[in-house]
Amino acid sequence: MGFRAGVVTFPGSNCDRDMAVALEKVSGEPAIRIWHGEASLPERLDLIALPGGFSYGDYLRSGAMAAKSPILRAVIDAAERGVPVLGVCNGFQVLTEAGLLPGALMRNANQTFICRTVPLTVENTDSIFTHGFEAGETIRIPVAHHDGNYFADDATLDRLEGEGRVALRYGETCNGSRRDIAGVLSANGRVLGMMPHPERAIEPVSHPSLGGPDGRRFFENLIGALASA
Ligand SMILES: NC(=O)CC[C@H](N)C(=O)O
Repeated sequence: MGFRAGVVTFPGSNCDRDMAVALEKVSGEPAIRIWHGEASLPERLDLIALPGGFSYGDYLRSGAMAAKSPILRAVIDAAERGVPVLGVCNGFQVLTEAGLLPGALMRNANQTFICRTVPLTVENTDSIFTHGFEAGETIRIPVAHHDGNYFADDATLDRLEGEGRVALRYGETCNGSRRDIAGVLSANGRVLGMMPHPERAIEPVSHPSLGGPDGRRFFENLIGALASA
């Protein structure tokens, strides 16, 4: 049985197709598209991806309404059973709003939309998402968001760092995130929320906010870990 990834689309998602293309190019298997109004997930998913975009127009708070959508109940149940979940950008916001990851993504400190490729330090190399990178390695992945300013209180941040759950950190000043956190893992390491967009860096095009090889490496690592599990 081939690799089965599901990509959820909410009204206002705009990176769902890119996510599906990235998963398809790297895995060689079709991604399964899932509409937000569905109450259940397709069977036997190896990965659930919550893509970037502006779900429900970012009304109320980015990700807040998507976190209450019918499909999220099923995503939360699946995550609690250990099904891997990747949330990118708006998907990260949905994961925090849904309580699958701690903290919140607030308005960028400089009050502007930031759209550029940033250096990231890989902090954790033990997870299914990060195992193929070197600890402390710098990779380059694009960001594109206005609400990427990660906040959690000191006790939560200390716990996340102590448990190795800070997966990625910005390597330069970006959006005001506490401790420069760009990606956070769940306690079981099978849910990752990250603001940078690996699906925008799967081809070696040269553009300030698009392209590069490191997103492809990210998906190769992830799919490799899941396919061999
Ligand atoms: N690219 C995205 O997913 C953007 C997420 C969200 N709408 C924001 O701007 O913060």
